[in-house]
Order: sequence, then structure tokens, then C-alpha cells
Amino acid sequence: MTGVRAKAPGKIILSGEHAVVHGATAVAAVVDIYTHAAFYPVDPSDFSEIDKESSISIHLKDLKLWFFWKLKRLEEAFPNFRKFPSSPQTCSPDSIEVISKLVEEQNFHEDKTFLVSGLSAFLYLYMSIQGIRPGKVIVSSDLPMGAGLGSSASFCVSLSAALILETENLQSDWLKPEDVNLQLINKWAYEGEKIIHGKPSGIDNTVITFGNTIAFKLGELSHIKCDSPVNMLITNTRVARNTKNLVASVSERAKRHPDAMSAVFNSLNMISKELSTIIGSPTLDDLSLTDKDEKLEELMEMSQGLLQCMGVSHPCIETVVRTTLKYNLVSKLTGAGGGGCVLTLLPRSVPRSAVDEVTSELESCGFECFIAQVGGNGLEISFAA
Ligand SMILES: Nc1ncnc2c1ncn2[C@@H]1O[C@H](COP(=O)(O)OP(=O)(O)OP(=O)(O)O)[C@@H](O)[C@H]1O
Ligand SMILES: C[C@@](O)(CCO)CC(=O)[O-]
Ligand SMILES: [Mg+2]
Repeated sequence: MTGVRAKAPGKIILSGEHAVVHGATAVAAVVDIYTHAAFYPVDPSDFSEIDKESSISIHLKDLKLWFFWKLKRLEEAFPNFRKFPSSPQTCSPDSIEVISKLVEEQNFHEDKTFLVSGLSAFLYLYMSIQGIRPGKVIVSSDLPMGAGLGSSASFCVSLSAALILETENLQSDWLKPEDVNLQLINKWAYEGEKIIHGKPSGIDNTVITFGNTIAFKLGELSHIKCDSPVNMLITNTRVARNTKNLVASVSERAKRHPDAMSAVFNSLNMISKELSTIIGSPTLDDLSLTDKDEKLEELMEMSQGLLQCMGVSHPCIETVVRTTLKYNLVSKLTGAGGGGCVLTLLPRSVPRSAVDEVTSELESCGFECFIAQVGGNGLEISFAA
């Protein structure tokens, strides 16, 4: 059986998370940790007698979990489901309810309920793009789930690509899809993100689809050309959290204190603009590189303070900030916060021994540290044999 395979990176947010949901500019970049999704349509003529009740299935390889929905059950739940509307459509609240029930009909172990939103996004994207037709999707990911590195968007982008694209013209090498397809994939992925996040800004799916480093405001992206990519140490505090709840909690705070919070969002907008200018400016010599790093550190420190003021930091995040500061390194949370991952800027001048020391101190607190490449390719596709 042949199909389409898609590979989508993760992302970090350098500044402006949460504020971007409220109209501010944010700056994000991809990281080289990937989600793979492959789609294999099942030819109805292949059905054996036992296969009569064919299904739509998803195999989450890393979790060793399989989920199946019989076509008959889906047709009964959605007698008038419209396949591939002319442009991506938002899942209505009524349909979300029906889809969640279909997902919950799978026998979930209590400790796997965090998958309900991801599987609901899967069913919606599958039925909208492919219709209620049999097929199998296989997903695997190296991204920590629910930790601020865009696992939900990476899942939605890779799924949308595998479901939308045809096998013709694909090769066994990884290729970037054509621009017109990237636009469509990004729009569908955003609809999937809405099911997982509630009210996403769209920054995560956009940077993951198009790659590199971007500034993003009100649905519009601009690419930032970086001639000297930033180096980040990423620390996963392993504290579980959920982006949907954190985004909602910031909106609630903004409703309670509209003027104060709009000043916070505005400050982050300014920080993101300055940060875009700094990382996009040409690096002339070592002196200008050091100057860039110092300015970035100061802006990251200010961002972390403002995120704390929005109520999305966490004692574990503060521990990372304090620990790295002992080594003169600056950190900020990334993504929705509340736990998850923290970024530490590694200036070009920092000695390797200092990075090793800070890493072992962070690991002794039970955190996981890694260095990822920032600002590479976005979505890529290939032929799946
Ligand atoms: N590989 C995957 N397979 C199935 N579901 C996934 C996968 N990756 C993410 N999800 C879904 O996305 C949810 C996590 O999304 P969430 O937005 O809370 O975190 P994140 O995307 O990792 O962080 P952030 O949005 O801050 O960058 C999971 O609980 C799950 O439902
Ligand atoms: C917290 C948030 O700003 C970023 C999550 O990576 C949410 C969003 O923009 O959708
Ligand atoms: Mg997410």
C-alpha cells in the first residue's frame, strides 16, 4: 500500500506568546524535533468478508495505541457530513460535541484522556478532507506532548498535509510542498488547532508549516532573515499543562483588568518588534554579535517578567530561571507556560563547560535538557511505501 508521508517540526516562541492571541506581535522559530504522519487510503475493492465494517483508524506509534471508528458508526453520527468544503471550515460546537462522544466511545484508560482533543482534531480533519472513507493514519513524534514546543500544531500540520496531498509527483526524498498547498495545509491545521486550543492565534501552525523564524500578528506572518541563528538550551520541567486552559486563564485576567492587561500586551508587542529587528539585522563582526546577544537577553528577561505578571509562570519555571542566572544565563518560558519548556539563550561567548555545568544542575532537579537547532525547514513531504 502506498501513501503520503509528512514531517512537521516543533517550534519555540521567542517573545509574545499569549499577547499574540490578543493582537500583539510575536516572534517564533521552528526547532528540529519532528512529528511524522503517514496516510494510507484503503482501496474498497480490497475489503475481505471480515473487513465489511471497514474503518478510519489512527495508530499513535510512540504510545503503542490504535483507535478505530467503523464507517457505519460515523455515517450514523454525521448523516450529512460535507467532505472537503471549498475552503477550510471551523468545526461547529455541535459537531465538536458529537466528535468528542465518538472519541470517548473508544476505550480510554483514565490516564490517556489528554488525547481526546488531539483525536477529535484528527477525526474532524480526516472526515472533512477525505470524507467518511476507509483509511489508516500512522503518527509518531519526538516532541514532548503538551510542553510548549507546539506538539498540537505539529500534529495538525503533518496530519493535514498527509490527508490533503496526492501521491503523484512525490519522491522518496523529503520535499517542501508547493506554496499553494502550504497555504491550504496551514488553514486546515489551524482548524485542527482550534479544536485542541479553543482560541489559537495561529502562530504555531504557521511557523511549523512555513519554517524558519517569523514575526506574526493578527494572522499575518513576515519572515525574519537571520544570518546568525540563536542558540537555545531547552529545559523541559516535565510539569504537565494544557494550552487551552492557560489561554483561557489569560483571557479571564484580561477581562478582570482590561487596562492593565492591555498595557502588558502592548509592552510585549514592542518587545517582539525590537527582537525582530535585532535578530534580523546583519551581523558585522564578533562585537556586533555580542551586542545582539546582550540585547536579546535583556528582552527575554523582560518577556519572562511580563509572562509571570499574566499568571502563566510556575515555580518550576522560576527554578530554571534562577538556576541559569547563577551562570549569567537568561531564561524565559516558551509556548503557553504553566510548566512545560523553558528557553535559555546561549550567547556565542558562553564556554562549553558552563553549558555542561548548568545542564547537570538542571538535570539534578529532575528536568530534561537538550539543545535544538533553531530556524530550519518547515513542513516536508515524501512518498510512503
Ligand atoms: N503526536 C500526537 N498524537 C496525538 N495527539 C497529540 C499529539 N501531539 C499533540 N497532541 C494533542 O495535543 C495536546 C497538547 O497540545 P497543547 O497545545 O496543550 O500543547 P503543545 O502544543 O505541546 O504546547 P504549546 O501549544 O504551548 O506549544 C495533547 O494533549 C494531544 O491531545
Ligand atoms: C500561548 C500561545 O500564544 C502560544 C502557544 O504556543 C497560544 C497561541 O498563540 O495560540
Ligand atoms: Mg499547542
